[in-house]
Parts: sequence; structure tokens; C-alpha cells
Amino acid sequence: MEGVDHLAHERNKAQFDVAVMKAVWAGSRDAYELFHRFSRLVANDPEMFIPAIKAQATEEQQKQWLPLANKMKIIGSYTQTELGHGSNVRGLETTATFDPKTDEFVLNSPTLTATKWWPGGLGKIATHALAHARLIIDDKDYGVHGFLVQLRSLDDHLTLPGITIGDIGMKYGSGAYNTMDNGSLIFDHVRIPRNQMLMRLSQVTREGKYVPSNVPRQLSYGTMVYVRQKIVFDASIALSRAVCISTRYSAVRRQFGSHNGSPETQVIDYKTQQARLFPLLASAYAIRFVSEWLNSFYKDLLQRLEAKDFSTLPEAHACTAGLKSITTSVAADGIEECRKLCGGHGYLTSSGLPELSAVYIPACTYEGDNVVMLLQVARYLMKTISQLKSGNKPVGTTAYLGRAEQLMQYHSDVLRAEDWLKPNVVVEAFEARAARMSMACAQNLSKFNNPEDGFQELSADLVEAATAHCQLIIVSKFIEKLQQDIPGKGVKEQLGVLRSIYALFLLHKHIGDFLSTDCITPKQGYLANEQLRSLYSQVRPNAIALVDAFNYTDHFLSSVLGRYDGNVYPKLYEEAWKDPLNDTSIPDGFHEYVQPMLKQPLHHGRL
Ligand SMILES: CC/C=C\C/C=C\C/C=C\C/C=C\CCC(=O)SCCNC(=O)CCNC(=O)[C@H](O)C(C)(C)COP(=O)(O)OP(=O)(O)OC[C@H]1O[C@@H](n2cnc3c(N)ncnc32)[C@H](O)[C@@H]1OP(=O)(O)O
Ligand SMILES: Cc1cc2nc3c(=O)[nH]c(=O)nc-3n(C[C@H](O)[C@H](O)[C@H](O)COP(=O)(O)OP(=O)(O)OC[C@H]3O[C@@H](n4cnc5c(N)ncnc54)[C@H](O)[C@@H]3O)c2cc1C
Repeated sequence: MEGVDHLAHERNKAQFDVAVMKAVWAGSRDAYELFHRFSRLVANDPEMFIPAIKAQATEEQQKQWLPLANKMKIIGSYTQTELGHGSNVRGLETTATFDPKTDEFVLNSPTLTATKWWPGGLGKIATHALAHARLIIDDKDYGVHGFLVQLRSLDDHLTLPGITIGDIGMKYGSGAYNTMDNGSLIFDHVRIPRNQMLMRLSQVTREGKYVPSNVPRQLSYGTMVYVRQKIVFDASIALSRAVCISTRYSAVRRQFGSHNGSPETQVIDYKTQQARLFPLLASAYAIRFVSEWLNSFYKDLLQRLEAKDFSTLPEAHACTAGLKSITTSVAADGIEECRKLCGGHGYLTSSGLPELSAVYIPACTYEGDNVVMLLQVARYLMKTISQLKSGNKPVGTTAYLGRAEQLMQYHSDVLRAEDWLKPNVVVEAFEARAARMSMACAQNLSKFNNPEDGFQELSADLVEAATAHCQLIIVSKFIEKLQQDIPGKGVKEQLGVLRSIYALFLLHKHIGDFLSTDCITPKQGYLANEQLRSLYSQVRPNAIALVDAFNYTDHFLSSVLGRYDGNVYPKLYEEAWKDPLNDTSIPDGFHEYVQPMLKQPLHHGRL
């Protein structure tokens, strides 16, 4: 029925102020208002290009290029990856050779594997590329730098001489990512003026002298730090979208349990459904809050960089790389789990979930493969530990490693299931687990004569240690969020429940880590699980209101199953009838191919 709220009875169960929770989810009341008005803004806006110019171009270059890019007079593509090299940025092969006679750089792709491959917008639309290439002066290789290269005529959009561009072809699924023209590009001795090398961080003079900057060369990777922190925010959106669909549908869907004609059981009431769904609901909130923190950390980094304070750059890199990795993996896996939670209907395009999944899963790869990113975190952790001996006191997200000795002695003092609700009890257990896993890796690494050999050999353990560290950050930031003043009836209590679910679910999932590092006993692990079950029951009456707090419109969700009003079945049926196969009762080709078979004579009663 139109106009009837089929989920009203669920909404009436809520034990908290949903309006306030909407503002908490949005970040603030102002952010909520803004989101409400602009909720149709798409996260995948292909502005990759502009942040890179801001980060790497001189002020003069920015004055020249940013107005053009902002007004869409030129369309740029962030062109880094090659056919043969993606993760290994230092291994890029494209060259930009300085020609002192003409005061130009000559861009060239010396091999097939040097072909630029993947950059978004490159295939069909971009007029310019921010191309990453090795700077060569007098046969000397100065490593990878950024160059602004015009690709297509601004008059007729035809490619310029020496440039071969194409689209790299269809991608996974048939959905929206195929509307993105990820491109391939070969340079054949393409000339650009010297002032089109982005020279904020290092310069090449008219005489062909290379002037390195006095700032860390890693600043040239700044665009990746910026985009990675955006991707963490994006993960909270993608996961919460899937969770919203699957929670609402789980309250609508009924299976089994009818007695004497009473309705069947709502599938959301099955404990197995809750144990799969509610940790994802909690994860969506956890990722949202850690992304909020990461964004403020990033803003603080920018202020420091302005003041030539580079001290937090390594931590910013480790946090953005690690959290990008963990949150996109959780979101990608979570979306798939949400699809399964919707049973057969989840596989229908009209559920919105297959499309969301197909568009989202490359987040585990782009802007840094997730394993490669965790290995960066592991390097940072090993470096931090190696500096402990020289008295360096770690700060920020690795401060706990400064208490490593104490954490090595830690044994959880949990006696009852409720003890696991205490934030300090949880944080200590997560700190001890992360510290012990990292310390064990550091100790094993020290047995190798060549640290790089050791790093390769132990890389699987290092990834696990990095995961434990990143999970600790997320748990801690959730706890810190709740130390803020949060008004509204029941809002803080509900967030407290979600915080505990998030932490205890991780503890349950990684119980092997906690037990093998001797941080908790099997009995304490059992108590954590007992507490988790009771928390699921507390979330149950609030589940629909907790996803309503995401404030997503039906238009944004694009899902028949996730409709706000829960009116699923008539709409599913209606959607099916929009399938072009249903335009005619006899399918194309029936008369040509199927009917002749049906008309073949029977021989002895058989075909
Ligand atoms: C505007 C966007 C808005 C919203 C976004 C939302 C959604 C996104 C939607 C779509 C996104 C679409 C497309 C994505 C585009 C791309 O994918 S662009 C290509 C991105 N490519 C990568 O991410 C490549 C991954 N590889 C790397 O980042 C690096 O090469 C590496 C981290 C693997 C390092 O390799 P090495 O060769 O070991 O490193 P190195 O060059 O020698 O440097 C080592 C030291 O530098 C430190 N470091 C590395 N990276 C950074 C960094 N980014 N910032 C600061 N420091 C860095 C590293 O820790 C080493 O330090 P030491 O102290 O140990 O020396
Ligand atoms: C949808 C999409 C959009 C993209 N957009 C852009 C763009 O706009 N611009 C751009 O320049 N690029 C873009 N890319 C490219 C993207 O950044 C790279 O694909 C990504 O950085 C991963 O690099 P790779 O493909 O070389 O993977 P590889 O590094 O080849 O990874 C293959 C496997 O090797 C493993 N591996 C690699 N190195 C190590 C190591 N050191 N230790 C252990 N394991 C390792 C990885 O974990 C992975 O399992 C895009 C990619 C996709 C999928």
C-alpha cells in the first residue's frame, strides 16, 4: 500500500532521539543541514587532479592552472599508474627528459609496460594529464616527478601529436564503474614547456640544474594522503548504505515460526542474522567516527606543513594508508554480507546491492592495494619500535608502544561479562594485543642479517600486526568520540552499545590473536562473547532508528529492499515488470529457434 509506513512499529521501538543521532552521524548540526540539502552530491566526483595541483604546483603554477581546472576549461586526469607498475611508484618507467636547447621536457613511454593504464577520465574525456614520469637531466635519473601534459586539442578534442589514448575496456560487473573512462596512454616524444613540471617541491632551472627542495620528498606523495583520508569517509558511506538496506529488509522479511496463523518471524529476530548484521551496523558508525578524526588529523597536518613542521607526516601516512586499507576491506566484505543477509532478493539489481558492490570493491585496490598499505603501516611500527632503544618516546597513535614493557606484562582482569563494557578494559586488551604482535615481529626481524629479507619473510605476520594496530586506532577513536558531550535522549547510550559491539565483535573474530599473545584467557574470551550476545538484544529495538539516523533518501539508496516505508513486495513486483523481457509475452528469437524444436515430430514417443 502507498503511503503506509510498514516499519512504523519498528520506529516506535526506538529508545533514543533519532534527530540528534542524525546530527551525530553527520558530524554536527550544520553538517546535517548541509547534507540534507545536498544529499545528492556524489562521492565519486572525479576531481583527482585538482588536489594534486594544489599539493605539487608552485603558487605561480596554481594561479595559471587552478582557475582553468575549477571552471572546467580543462579536464585533468591523475595519471600515475602504468601497465607494468602500480604499487611500486618508484618503478614507473615513463621518462621526462630535459632538453636544454628548447627549454622543454620530452615525455616518452619507452616500453609497452610504461603505458599509462587505469587513470580515471583519461580514456575519453581528459584534456590534460598530471603525468608521473622519471625526470632525466643529462642522462641522470632524478626519480618520479609530476608533469602537466596537454593531451587533446581544446578546439576539437582530437589527441595531439605523439599521444595515443584509449579506454582500457570493460570492468567488473556491468554497472556504473563502466561509465568511468579509465584510460591507457602512450607518449611518443611529446614536448612540453619546462614550466609544466610541477615545481613546488623541486625545480629544474633554465640551465638544466636540478634544485631539490629542503622539504621531505615524500610530500610529492601528498595527493595520495589526501585521497586516502577521503576514501575512509567514503567507506562509512558505502557500508552504512548497505547496512541500511539490509537492516530495513531484515525487519520486513519473515520466515518460519508461524503459530496458529500468526505472522512468521521477522528475520531480524534470528540471532544468527543479528550476529552478522549488527557488527556491520556498529562498524559503519566506527568507520564514520574514525574518518572524522582522520580528517581533523589531516587538517592539522596541513597547518603544520604550512609552518614547515613535517613531524607528523610519517604518522599521517601510516594512518591514512592503514585506515584506508582496513575500512575499505570491511566495507567491501560488509556489502557482500549485506547482500547475503537479504537472501535471494539481495541478488536482484533492484536491491541496489550488486551495483553498490561492483562499484565499491575496487576501493580495496585503487589508491594503494590494501596489503601494500598495511605493509607501510608495519614499516612505520617497526621503525617506531627500533627507535624506542634510543629513548624516542612515541606519540599519537603509537604512544602505547612507549608502554611496551608494561603491556608485555598485561593480563586482562575481566571476571564477569559486564567487565567487557568498560572502555579502559577493552582498550588495554587491544593495546596489549597490538603491542605484543608488533614486538614479536620486531624480535623476529632482528634475527635476520638483512632486515629487508626479514621483512619479506615475515610480511604475513607484519600485516596482522598492522591490522591489530589499525583496529586499536578505530576502537580508541570510537571511545574518544563518546567522551565528547553528546546531548539527546538515549543517544550516548546507543552509541555506547555500538562501541562495545564493535570492539567485542573484533575480539571474538580475532580471538586467536588475543589468546596466543596471552592477553586474555579462554574464559575471558567466552565472557566477551556472552556480553556480545546481550548487546545484540539491546540493539534490536533500535536497529531501524539507527539506520534511519544515516538520513539517506530512497533515491540515494536506490533499493527496493531498503525503502524507508518498508513497502517491499509490491515494489519488487513492479520493478520486475520494468524488465524489457516483459515488454512482450513471446521473447525475440522464439519463432526462429525454439518453436522449430518444439515442432519436431516425436519418434516412438520421444524427441
Ligand atoms: C578527490 C577525491 C575525493 C574523494 C575520494 C573518494 C573516493 C575515491 C574514488 C575514486 C578513486 C579513484 C581512483 C584512485 C586513483 C589512484 O589509484 S591513483 C594511483 C594511486 N597509487 C598508489 O596508491 C600507489 C601505491 N604505492 C605507494 O603509495 C608507494 O609507492 C608506497 C607507499 C608503496 C611506497 O613505496 P616505496 O618504494 O617503498 O617508497 P619510497 O618511494 O621509497 O618512499 C619510502 C618512504 O616514504 C614514505 N611514504 C610513502 N608514501 C608516503 C606518503 N603518501 N606520504 C608520506 N610518506 C610516504 C614511506 O613510509 C617511507 O618512509 P621511510 O621513513 O620508511 O623512508
Ligand atoms: C577502479 C580503479 C581506478 C583507478 N584509478 C586510477 C587513477 O585515476 N590514476 C592512477 O594513476 N591509477 C589508478 N588506478 C590504479 C591503482 O592505483 C593501482 O591498481 C593500485 O595502486 C594497485 O597497484 P597494481 O595494480 O600495480 O597492483 P599490484 O601491486 O600489481 O598488486 C597485485 C598483487 O600483488 C601484491 N603485492 C604488490 N606489491 C607487494 C609487496 N611489496 N608485498 C606484498 N604483496 C605485494 C598485492 O597485494 C596484490 O595482491 C585505478 C585502479 C582501479 C582498479
